[in-house]
Amino acid sequence: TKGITVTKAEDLSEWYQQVILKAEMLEFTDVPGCYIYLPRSYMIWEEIRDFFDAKIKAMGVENSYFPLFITEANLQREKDHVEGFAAEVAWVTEGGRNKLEKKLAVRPTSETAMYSYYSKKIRSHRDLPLKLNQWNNVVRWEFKHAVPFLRSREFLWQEGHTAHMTEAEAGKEVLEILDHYAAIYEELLAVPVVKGKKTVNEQFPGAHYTTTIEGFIPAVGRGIQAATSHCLGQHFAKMFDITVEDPNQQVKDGEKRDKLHVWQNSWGFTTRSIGVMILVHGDDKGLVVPPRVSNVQAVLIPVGINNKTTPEDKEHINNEVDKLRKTLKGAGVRTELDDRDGYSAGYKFNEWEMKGVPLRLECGPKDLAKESVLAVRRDTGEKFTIAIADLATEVPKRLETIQKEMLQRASDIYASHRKIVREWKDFVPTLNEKNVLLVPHCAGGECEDEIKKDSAATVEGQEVDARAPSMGAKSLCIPAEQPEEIKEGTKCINPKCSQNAKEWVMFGRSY
Ligand SMILES: O=C1CCCN[C@@H]1CCCn1cnc2cc(F)c(F)cc2c1=O
Ligand SMILES: [Mg+2]
Repeated sequence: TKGITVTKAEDLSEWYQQVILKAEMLEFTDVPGCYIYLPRSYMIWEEIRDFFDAKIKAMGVENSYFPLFITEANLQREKDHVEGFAAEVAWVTEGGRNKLEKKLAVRPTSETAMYSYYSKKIRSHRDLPLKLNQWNNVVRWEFKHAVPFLRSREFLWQEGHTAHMTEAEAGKEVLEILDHYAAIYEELLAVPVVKGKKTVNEQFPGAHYTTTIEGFIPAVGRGIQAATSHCLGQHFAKMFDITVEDPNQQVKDGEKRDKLHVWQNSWGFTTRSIGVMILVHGDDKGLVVPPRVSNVQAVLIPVGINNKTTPEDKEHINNEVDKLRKTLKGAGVRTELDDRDGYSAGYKFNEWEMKGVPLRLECGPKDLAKESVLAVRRDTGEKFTIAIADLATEVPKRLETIQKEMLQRASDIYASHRKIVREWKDFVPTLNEKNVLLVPHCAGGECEDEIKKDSAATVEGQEVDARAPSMGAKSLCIPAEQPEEIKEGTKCINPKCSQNAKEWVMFGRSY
């Protein structure tokens, strides 16, 4: 069958797999956890890349490329927490017919590939700030069930790695990057995100602190980490000996200056974002792509042509519709004309709806007679006519409206599923209603672990999607926007915890 055989609400993972295949976003391969990014999804990555690359270039970041392979010795230099990731590292052990003397890691991230160069390059404060980025692929041999775009063994990302003289300068950049990440989701993908900081439990162990943007998948009420921007502090500078001579130190001639460790950031954004967009906007007819990132923004479909239509009339319609296509292209609208023979209009409607094209423009003899086309919005199904004379101005306007309203709707849904919970008795029941929670928390790591354990239990009588084993809620972030002042003496939400609450923390089940 051409259509999707399950509804999004009844079986999200089956729905998701069918949508990405039938909308020609991605294809499976015989390499487990590795996929083909087809033009409809790869073009989204290109739009993201163009948008973000301009932003970081304006910040003085330069693109570079480091090797795909990392020696074991080099990877081990980050040993204090690489062992936590050891299970994810993919190794090359043979070259051609020869066993390698020393196996090589396929980069899972490039800190260790880059920072020995940083150590060599950075000598004086005049070498700072150093800001390099890579657009590349990385491999993480995750054992958890692979999910296309969301969790694959190889994925595309950008990884920015900067070195600064001071913590303040580094901290400023961390937040600037996070703002650009949020803008990618909100301005391009029409996906709302919550900005915040990871708790100590959830942050990258090699970081001084981790800032994050958190998405939300309404269909299952789960949070999803959307991108991260870390301040690494001086941890890596100490590991890799990245220092500058103290420019402010008063020294006598010939006296050695003290060495100061630099302050570093690293920030990454991945193709997981495409999966988030699919999950947030898709519906039971298939993909719904925001116009900003849709390879086809408007599809023109000739209608009213049947076996009674004379060849002249058919010719006339196709000529007229091709003129409309040219008009729209001239107006900068990415337009497709589907004048294929042998497919009914209805068949074509379903196909382009599956592919998520934001606007369908139907045009037949009656429309031409009225000098108008019938427009249909993919996101709402709303139908309206557009005068052919207004096409070049009206269609771009409508596409902007679609873009804005897709974000607004998704933002309203996310906001309505972010529930403030003040008492433990409400924690699991509210969680089980497909919400993420804002709770007063003590910020203690063990307390978080306890909450994760105690919230895995299902509450009697609350139907929880049997397929999704009711995993516990983990902390997603400490939202930058706190809902209200924590009143003096407010207790931590966890009844087993005797500490006072320090801040509002967003908890939820997550990907
Ligand atoms: O998350 C980012 C943004 C882009 C640059 N890297 C940082 C931290 C990455 C944290 N991380 C994440 N995953 C890893 C997986 C591994 F197999 C491994 F050896 C190391 C890591 C690892 O360091
Ligand atoms: Mg990981």
